[in-house]
Amino acid sequence: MKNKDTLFAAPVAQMGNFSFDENVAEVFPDMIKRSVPGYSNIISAIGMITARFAKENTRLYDLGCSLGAATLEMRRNVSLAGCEIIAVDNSSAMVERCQLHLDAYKGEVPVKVQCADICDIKIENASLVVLNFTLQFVPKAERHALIKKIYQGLVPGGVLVLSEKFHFDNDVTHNVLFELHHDFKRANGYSELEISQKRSALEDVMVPDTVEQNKQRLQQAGFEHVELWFQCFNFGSMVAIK
Ligand SMILES: C[S@@+](CC[C@H](N)C(=O)[O-])C[C@H]1O[C@@H](n2cnc3c(N)ncnc32)[C@H](O)[C@@H]1O
Ligand SMILES: O=C(O)C(=O)C[C@]1(C(=O)O)C=C[C@@H](O)C=C1
Repeated sequence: MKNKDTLFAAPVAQMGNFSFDENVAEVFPDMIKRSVPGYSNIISAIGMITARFAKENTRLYDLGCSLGAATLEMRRNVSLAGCEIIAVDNSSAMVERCQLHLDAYKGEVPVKVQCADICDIKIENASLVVLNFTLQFVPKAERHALIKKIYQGLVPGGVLVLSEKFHFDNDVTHNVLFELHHDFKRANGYSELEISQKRSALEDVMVPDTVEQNKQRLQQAGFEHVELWFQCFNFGSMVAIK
């Protein structure tokens, strides 16, 4: 198969931190599909949510866009006048390839791809903001300010889609759901070595919160209407409506 993820297949002598570099960008579509249960369902649903929530003369943001899977789905589902999609990622390897993917297909709505830290950008006049498995990589101390900025940048009735890996307070269910995720990876062809090496590479880089912590943060930022709309094992997606 073209661009199969084998990054952790051979023993790594000195495990560094996971980063979204050229090597990861090259295999990313295969990696995320085989690693995140429900990923394709969530991408399709982002299209449906876009069709329902996008408003004329507003912006739609995809924060931590990687190769633009969500961006493309958003663009396929909006043709309203005056809409603009802003796709942001701080990995230049991702942003360069995202631009190529977007150029390969035609769309009615313009897309601006930006290489920037999502904690530093302005969010304005947004009817939809997508954080699809991105917040978990933002330092914990910066998450509240980012969610607050998104809330303030949304128009009334605007929506944030927040997909994350979750941690659970109950040790028993936490362990079961984590093991089921590993079963999912095994079923998708990852070896024990690949699973354990990737887990240590991600340890200090990706720090999941519980569903409740995410809900509380959204509510503290001002969102009144917050719901988990999808969950598969320890991965899920929420909507927060202004
Ligand atoms: C798991 S991937 C997101 C997948 C993508 N949203 C999708 O649906 O295919 C996380 C992405 O977030 C980006 N990222 C992490 N922290 C970021 C930050 N502070 N600013 C911008 N991008 C960030 C990474 O470079 C990476 O491409
Ligand atoms: O938790 C894991 O084992 C993962 O591989 C998850 C995850 C993610 O949720 O973003 C981590 C890094 C890659 O971007 C793809 C998937």
